[in-house]
Amino acid sequence: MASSGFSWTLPDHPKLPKGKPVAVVVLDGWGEANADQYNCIHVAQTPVMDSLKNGAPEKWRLVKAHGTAVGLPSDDDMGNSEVGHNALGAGRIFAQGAKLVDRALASGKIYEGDGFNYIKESFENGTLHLIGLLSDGGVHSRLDQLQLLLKGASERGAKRIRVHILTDGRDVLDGSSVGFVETLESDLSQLREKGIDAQIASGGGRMYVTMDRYENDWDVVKRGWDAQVLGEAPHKFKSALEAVKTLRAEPNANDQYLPPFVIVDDSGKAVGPVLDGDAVVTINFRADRMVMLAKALEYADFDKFDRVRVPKIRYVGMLQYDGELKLPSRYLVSPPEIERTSGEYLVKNGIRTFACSETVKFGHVTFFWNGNRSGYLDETKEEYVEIPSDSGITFNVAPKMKALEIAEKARDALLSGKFDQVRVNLPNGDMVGHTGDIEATVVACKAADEAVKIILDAVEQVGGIYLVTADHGNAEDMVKRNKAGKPLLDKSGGIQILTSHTLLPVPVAIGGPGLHPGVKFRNDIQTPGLANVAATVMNLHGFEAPADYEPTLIEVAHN
Ligand SMILES: O=C(O)[C@@H](CO)OP(=O)(O)O
Ligand SMILES: [Mn+2]
Ligand SMILES: [Mn+2]
Repeated sequence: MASSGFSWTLPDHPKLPKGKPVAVVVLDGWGEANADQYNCIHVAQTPVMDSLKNGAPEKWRLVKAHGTAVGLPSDDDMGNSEVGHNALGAGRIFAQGAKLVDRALASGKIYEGDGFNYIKESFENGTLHLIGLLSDGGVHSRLDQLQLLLKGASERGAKRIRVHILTDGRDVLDGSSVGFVETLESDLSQLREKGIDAQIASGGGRMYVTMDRYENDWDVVKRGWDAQVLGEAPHKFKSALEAVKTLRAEPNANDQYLPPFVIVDDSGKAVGPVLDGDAVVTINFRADRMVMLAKALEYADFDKFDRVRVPKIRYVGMLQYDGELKLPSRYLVSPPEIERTSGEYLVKNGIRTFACSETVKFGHVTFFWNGNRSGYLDETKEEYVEIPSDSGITFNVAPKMKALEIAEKARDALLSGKFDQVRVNLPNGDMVGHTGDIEATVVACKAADEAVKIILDAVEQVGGIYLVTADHGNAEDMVKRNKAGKPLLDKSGGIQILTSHTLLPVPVAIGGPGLHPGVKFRNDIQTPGLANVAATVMNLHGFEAPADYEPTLIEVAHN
């Protein structure tokens, strides 16, 4: 890039000063919806967020957080943390994993790359294992991509295929696992008619089996390893359909938390453990909840749990999940190249940065923020603090989570005078929203609002600036609706609880004593999205954003 005159130096903003501490607060899963009883943010006491909205209309606005505005394939795609924080941090819209996989499948390029050629070497004598989330949620994976990959691999020589499913109920309705398993079973039976030995081999609910993140609870990954690789699980069934139906009949059963199971043959033997010479594909395109399994599958040195048996396999990820660790080393589709993030520019321009969340969201304000890159950008200028999350519980049991602790860390970081940017993620609206527990989600939203207050009070004390936003919606709408917006009922007449994210916009609010009095939101940007926030934050630090960043949301009136 040197030859094109590239420079990391950001130009000074013509009007905005440097040296004001900036607090960047991301409320996870906090969208804007009409006020009704299923809008937990509306039901909850949220005086601080209310005052930002009602107190200064020229400093509060909505931005898009879903669909093409964050690099997803279509505007029917709900937002999510990965694409949301990528956009917030990178300031540009990158075609994201879901879209890149769609393209590679549609063009057939996925079958021409090094990754596919590598696993193909196992097709003659080994089994092809596909492990991942089974739903059409489009947040971590998509059923149609799995279907295309099954078809494509079998047409290209895979003779024996085993699918290890993780049931969802988080990005899709609880109970929908049964239908997804039926669809997959029917696809696999069609492959069997063509002479391919294809079966579901194991399964479990995504939050209890395999899909932990940021090393919150390695037991989750171990449960998956035992079922998928070793072929061992407490529950054994003859078919996956029987498995999900039986396990769902247990009291309080829930797709997200189904226990691990393996499918066995007539003699009681697991039909699909992973053996030497096999190929394994983790089919999720999203990184955070696949990194831990990728480590277990790829690393020779590994001490997080006893793997018991480590088969010699050819392993590829749907994507490479961690650009810094180069993990996994082989993959089917190249990930988006999210470079020159705002974090990198700002540290290179002297901005000392503090980032904090609790474990379940820690990587959101570090790893995702920095373009799916783990570790520090510049250790001398940054401090990242992770507050341990509760593990082994569903967050409706403790809906306040660690919001207070996160806010206190942010407050202390601001008051210390050691940082120019203090960035946090407050997880409550999202993590509790995903449980589908409306009452608990109301408590969660109140707790997040109280945390915002602590941070804004500290901003006030140090004469700083705040920017409060969210990565996508969740807690603002907890019911599945028809096209006209009316709540849908289930067979027994109850409402259908929406555990997923939404397609709704999210707020951006700015303020604080350090904010130049002439600053207000522009109204010449028609449909801004999360990617417009990075340039805005750079301005608040007194810099102009790079020319290829999405435009800033603010302007400075003459006065
Ligand atoms: O929990 C997760 O993995 C997703 C939902 O699938 O939520 P978020 O994008 O907010 O992390
Ligand atoms: Mn999120
Ligand atoms: Mn979420």
